[in-house]
Amino acid sequence: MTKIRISSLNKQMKKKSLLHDINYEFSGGKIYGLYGRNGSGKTMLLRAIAGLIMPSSGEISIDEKILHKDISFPSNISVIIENTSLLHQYDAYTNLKILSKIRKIATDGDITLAIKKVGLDPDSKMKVGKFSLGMKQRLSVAQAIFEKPDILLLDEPTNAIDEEGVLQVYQILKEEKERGALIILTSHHKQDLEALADEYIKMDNGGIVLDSK
Ligand SMILES: Nc1ncnc2c1ncn2[C@@H]1O[C@H](COP(=O)(O)OP(=O)(O)OP(=O)(O)O)[C@@H](O)[C@H]1O
Repeated sequence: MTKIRISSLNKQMKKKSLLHDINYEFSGGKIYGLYGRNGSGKTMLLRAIAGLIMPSSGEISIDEKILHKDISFPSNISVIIENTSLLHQYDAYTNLKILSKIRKIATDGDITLAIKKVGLDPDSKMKVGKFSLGMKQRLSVAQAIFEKPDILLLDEPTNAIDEEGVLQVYQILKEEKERGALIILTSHHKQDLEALADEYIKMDNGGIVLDSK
């Protein structure tokens, strides 16, 4: 099972401390709920784990490999942070098909199944540019899971999705966890995470302030 270990992680930008002395261990087969108010550092922590920002001090290791030292990026990771990379000129199926050609992990069946799971139609020719915000977010979830990643980092993955869709996404994430994926998702509200999270992590001022395992 995948393991992520964060040790004494600090990130400063323009003399401001954005992440402060973070120590935590994450394991596969679990869902971690990261919550806290606006600007508390949730997205920044996900960015650091995804290898998108360089720590000022401390380190992050993934399966004993240190980020930016042993590896540049975690392998087999899916990340949904803010604007995801959907291609607006193509339909849902084509979006995933193009990505599948890069890593050659997923089959056409995996693509169709992932699109169906999020409640979209894999046969629809509607361009993603015409999708509502919620439909785009649903497709982002399909994009995140269709290659069966070991690590899923999701920044507020359901904030634009309707009630029925949110339940579908919860179900998908439970299945991903059962498969052994390590899932970290953020929300402003702890209650949003109660249906899903095995562990809650509260952030404030760039640090972890409460750890209720
Ligand atoms: N590129 C940057 N340079 C400097 N400071 C930044 C940069 N990006 C974000 N910040 C600051 O880092 C802090 C943490 O931001 P972050 O986006 O991680 O918060 P968050 O907990 O995800 O908030 P929200 O709930 O609003 O999404 C904020 O104070 C923000 O202003």
